[in-house]
Amino acid sequence: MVDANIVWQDFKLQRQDRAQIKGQKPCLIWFTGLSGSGKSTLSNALDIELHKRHYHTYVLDGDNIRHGLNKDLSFSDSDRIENIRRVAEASKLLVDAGIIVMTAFISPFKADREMVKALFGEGEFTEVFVNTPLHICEQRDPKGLYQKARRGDIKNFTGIDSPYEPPESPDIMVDTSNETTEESIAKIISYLEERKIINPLRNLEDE
Ligand SMILES: Nc1ncnc2c1ncn2[C@@H]1O[C@H](COP(=O)(O)OS(=O)(=O)O)[C@@H](OP(=O)(O)O)[C@H]1O
Ligand SMILES: Nc1ncnc2c1ncn2[C@@H]1O[C@H](COP(=O)(O)OP(=O)(O)O)[C@@H](O)[C@H]1O
Repeated sequence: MVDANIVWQDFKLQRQDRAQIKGQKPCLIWFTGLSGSGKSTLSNALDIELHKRHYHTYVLDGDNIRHGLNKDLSFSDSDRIENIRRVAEASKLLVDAGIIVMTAFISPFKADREMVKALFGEGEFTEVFVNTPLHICEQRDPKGLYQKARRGDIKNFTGIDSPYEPPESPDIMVDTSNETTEESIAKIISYLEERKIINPLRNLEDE
């Protein structure tokens, strides 16, 4: 609850002014999925693809944000909720600054993802469900965390002893167990182009 004595301060320059100077539609592309599903790999690849097209982008990644802004948070349900709330607010600031933002958080709870979406306007929020099955994520186990969770060395591990609520109607669904990174990125790029979030001619215009 915001204190009644705190009054919102309006600034003359608006989001549209900043977006116009960059020639882009600022927005948030939200990746959600299990640990090891491919969120970081895909957000990194999409970041590079958009950068090549001269878009100003930024990625917020779960592991990295938990080293700084959210280093006080654990993996209890209530701390995960607070994690996503802060990331949503940080994303909103970056989108307001004119940037195309990508986020890579497990974000296991449907209600939190809906809360994030509600902070953004039409066409400003795209949910990408990285729907790689648990057994594949566990097989990959890039950081050895599933093994630790199975041994009981890590508690509340998503997919093992902490829930993941899959999105019911994500804007885009990818499964990195049966498509390449390039195929997943092509799917996301086509979606963004079809909805005119990015301009298909932009990279050509600059050549
Ligand atoms: N208990 C537990 N459960 C899940 N994940 C764990 C846990 N402990 C550490 N890690 C590592 O933290 C990364 C997930 O952080 P997130 O901020 O994305 O999680 S959440 O959205 O708050 O659920 C996650 O990174 P990714 O593998 O990139 O998803 C893990 O490397
Ligand atoms: N098609 C693919 N797309 C993305 N990642 C893949 C793919 N195939 C295999 N991988 C591997 O799966 C792992 C995904 O890890 P990561 O991107 O860190 O996932 P997350 O951020 O969801 O934890 C990486 O080791 C990556 O190399």
